[in-house]
Amino acid sequence: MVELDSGFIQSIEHRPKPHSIEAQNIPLIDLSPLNSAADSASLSALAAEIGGACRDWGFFQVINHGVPPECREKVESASRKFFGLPETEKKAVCRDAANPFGYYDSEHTKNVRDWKEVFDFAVENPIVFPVWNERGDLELKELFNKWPQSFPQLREACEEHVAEMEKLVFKLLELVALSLGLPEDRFNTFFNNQTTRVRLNHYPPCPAPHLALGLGRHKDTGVLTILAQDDVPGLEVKRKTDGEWILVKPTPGAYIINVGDILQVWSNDEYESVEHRVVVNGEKERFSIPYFLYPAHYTFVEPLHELISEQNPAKFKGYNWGEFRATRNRGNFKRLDVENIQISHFRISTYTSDS
Ligand SMILES: O=C(O)CCC(=O)C(=O)O
Ligand SMILES: [Fe+2]
Repeated sequence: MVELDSGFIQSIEHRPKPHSIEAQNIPLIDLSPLNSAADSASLSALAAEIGGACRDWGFFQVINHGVPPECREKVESASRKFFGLPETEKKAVCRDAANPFGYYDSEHTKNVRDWKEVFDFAVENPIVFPVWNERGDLELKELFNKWPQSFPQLREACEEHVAEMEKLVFKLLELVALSLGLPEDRFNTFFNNQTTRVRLNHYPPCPAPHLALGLGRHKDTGVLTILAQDDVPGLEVKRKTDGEWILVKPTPGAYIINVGDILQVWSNDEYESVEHRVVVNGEKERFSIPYFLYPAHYTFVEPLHELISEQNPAKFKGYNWGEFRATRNRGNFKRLDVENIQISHFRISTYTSDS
């Protein structure tokens, strides 16, 4: 990535604004009640706070989350070292059409190339997942992670990171379940044979930050995402109230949590998966590490039956998670002439009296 070729250039309406608006009010939630023997009143209050953040923003940050700072430093430093390796060593673990895991530097979001390089791995190894074969059909395959031989510390740091993220994400999921009036373990069975994935992102300094994006506008496809961003601002969230792009200012030690498409469908639109993107800058590189909580490939994603009624009918038809994600991967991998698959394609259209 030495010069800005035309594949990176965003159409005018999607280019970053010269001055980003900083969010003053993305909720910052203190999870310390989870680390002590909390009474049920403080857990309910915490669940209500998380529910409010999911409803109003689809995004929030957590502090006092119980993840040891050394663990975060270790994975962040391993990620920096990995992206600093010679091109040939990174390319040796390159992603390809048959396996979406490993290193990749030409991802497209909404058919425009992102100014970034990434390394992806799954938390279970191998995972079973559908992949497009040469005949154009989906075929179930075992997919293995690709770790760089020359840098074994990357795998070690990533595995320790995953163990911590897993503890945090299931605590959050219990609170989300409570906030929707469901039993705290309501979601647990979806994660036998989970296909959860972690990504290391590196956004190098960009020669034309006003024309390109580190990551184009998108919604996360999974259940919840936990993001570790470094101290260089870049993440922007589309504010629900007015559609403005708001910069999420880094809070030292915090993790950013966001609602994914699956949680939007499960909650029947109670919580919404919100668009976000990453702006780049001319001087500083930026690193981030999202953990995407995904269920088993065979999960049929549909509104939870407890949350639908005659007054509140299902707003989505169900879809198969593995097929949905495999279809999205195909669009990320190369430039296509069609729009990427979205949950809106599964929305049940309703007719109002004046339509
Ligand atoms: O780098 C970031 O801050 C956000 C990354 C992100 O949204 C993603 O990888 O889906
Ligand atoms: Fe994202």
